[in-house]
Amino acid sequence: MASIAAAGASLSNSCFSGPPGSAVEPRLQKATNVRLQSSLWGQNIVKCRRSSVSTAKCRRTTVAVIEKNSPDSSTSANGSVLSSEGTDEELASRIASGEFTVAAAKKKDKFANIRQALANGGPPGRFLSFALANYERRLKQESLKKLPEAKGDVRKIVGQPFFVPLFTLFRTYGGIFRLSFGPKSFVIVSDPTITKRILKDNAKSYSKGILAEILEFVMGTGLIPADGEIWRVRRRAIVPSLHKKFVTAMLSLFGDSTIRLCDKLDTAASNGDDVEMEGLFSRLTLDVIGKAVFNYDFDSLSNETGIVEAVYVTLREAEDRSVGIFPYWKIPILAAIDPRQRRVAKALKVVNDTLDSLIDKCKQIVEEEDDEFHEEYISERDPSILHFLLASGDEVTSKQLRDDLMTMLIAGHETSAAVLTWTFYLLSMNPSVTAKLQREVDAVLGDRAPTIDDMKKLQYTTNIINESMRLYPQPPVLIRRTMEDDMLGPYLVKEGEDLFISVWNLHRSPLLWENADAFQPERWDTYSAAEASQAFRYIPFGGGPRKCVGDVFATYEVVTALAMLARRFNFELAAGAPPVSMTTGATIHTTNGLHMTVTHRTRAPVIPVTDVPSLTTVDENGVIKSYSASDGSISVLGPSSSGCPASAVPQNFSASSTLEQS
Ligand code: HEM
Repeated sequence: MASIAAAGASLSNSCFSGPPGSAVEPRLQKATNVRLQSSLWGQNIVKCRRSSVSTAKCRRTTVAVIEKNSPDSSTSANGSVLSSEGTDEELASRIASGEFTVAAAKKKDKFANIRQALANGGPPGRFLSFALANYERRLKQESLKKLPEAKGDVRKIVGQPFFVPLFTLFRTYGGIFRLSFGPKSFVIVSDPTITKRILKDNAKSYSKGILAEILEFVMGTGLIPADGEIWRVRRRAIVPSLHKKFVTAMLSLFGDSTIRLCDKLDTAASNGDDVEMEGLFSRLTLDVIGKAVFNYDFDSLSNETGIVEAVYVTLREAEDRSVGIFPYWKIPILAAIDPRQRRVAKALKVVNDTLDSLIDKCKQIVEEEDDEFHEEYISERDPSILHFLLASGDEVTSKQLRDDLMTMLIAGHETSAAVLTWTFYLLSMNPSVTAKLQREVDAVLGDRAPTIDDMKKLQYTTNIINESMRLYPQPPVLIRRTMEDDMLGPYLVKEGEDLFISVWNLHRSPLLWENADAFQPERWDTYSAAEASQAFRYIPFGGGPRKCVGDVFATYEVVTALAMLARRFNFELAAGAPPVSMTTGATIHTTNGLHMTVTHRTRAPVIPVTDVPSLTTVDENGVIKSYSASDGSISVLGPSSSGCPASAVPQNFSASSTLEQS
């Protein structure tokens, strides 16, 4: 109890601040000092509320603005998709009208007039005024312990990605507040210090709560939903399987799978067909995770039926249940009569049967082989996680093993696909970032697939992925339930409360990030992702004991795909395609897909007809001369380094377009 109180006391001074150099991006510290000092809990809430109205208005940017935006402009660059236009404005005005109430704020100056009157009434009056002020102070301390509370109409949150209005409410109510819909309420956390307490320092007091209930039908007691002893035992068994040698071996899988995608894009580019990249990324990462986890080739880039279809039906259902308001699946009669539920049950059976047979087959192989098991064991014939687990002598039931495989299939599939999708979207809005990426990839890789040594060299490519996961975290919220009372900041949060940690809010908080909404991969040149993760202001893979087990695997996977695709193709948003907007699932999806035009980078550069080319020549003495066709002037640029005489190069061929041709 004492330690909880002490933690609460230290947290109450911090809110967004924290010690210098911890939670706040170093160069931000000075700029945000004033704001950071004013804690967002308690009495400052009123201030925040006022400012948030204008903030919300200023922030009216949507993904639908893509078409209006010029590439690389600061509003578009960021792919700033805080909300859909009308909704944000409406929410802001509802906040302004006081529909969302804060008990603490309301009580604030209840006695001010009486106190003033008493103070004018001579010494006895002044004494009474002093006593009243003390009473008021006590009241305020009491009210500080009560979480700021936002009450809302659930219909306002339905129909748009739910994490979007949470951002506006965060700017109003601060790093922790309660959001109530009728009898149901959630605690919303957007503060790094409180996040650290929940995910790391006091992780044992939190379970996966509703997430476990929702995912039970597909993941059973797999690692993501599991809690307590089951989680401890399974985590201890699974983490060693993703050892360094395994991840290194996976690089060739990432490369081979990306080549298959390249082949598909080659055809589209040659035919001039647009492609829907979100669907293709989903298939790429399904193929990768199937091979990596249980050595199964879905070959989903060319195969759409059977097991692949069953996997997608199951995944969609898991996503729909994650965001559904009404738990329709709990009604037994529906499972029997609802065609959709019957389809899901049938698909789940196909997937489960496939996994069971893969487990049986692998068991047989492991029994027959006499490889010696060691820490970095990897079977050349089958380097999968399943093979490692069985060879390790992991004493586990087939059902638990299936739950774990299914969990990894889902955890490692849509997440990586979503990261690639939003990365390509952001790049399409930022041609200068794309050009820099292509320069790095050309220099480091050329036309080969990356090796483990290349991973360190692909620094800018990795920065792009880090920045993409900051702006579009997958998933955008983490779900927890308190298993016992806990102090979060100055607030007592009771056992059984459902909490949403908004990764979206943490990653886009203007109090924590300079140009929070801007897509700036360069920010990671000087500030490492590891450092930011330690401060719990950047948690794309979660944090604490339940941090993602596949973080390195996934980073290498998406870096490989990005590097190889950017080397070979140019991508642009397809003309006339629907605007890109967000939809919530377990990860952030696009509403209508990411339609892109793909062209080979090796195509001849297009010379604009309006631009009259100049000509550069090297004469017989090796002197370079430039002739301007527009004004006829000639300038001598210096001796040729090659000494190659009498060549002519149109000036429009810049260094980069020369590279394109090579
Ligand atoms: C870019 C891709 C990925 C992202 C963004 C991501 C993100 C996350 C996050 C945020 C968590 C923490 C969830 C929480 O605390 O509630 C998590 C957990 C997990 N992830 Fe990933 N993940 C990715 C790829 C993968 C891959 C490839 C695998 C498997 C090879 C994987 C397996 C898992 C598992 C098993 C857990 C649960 C760990 C536990 O509870 O002990 N993830 N992931």
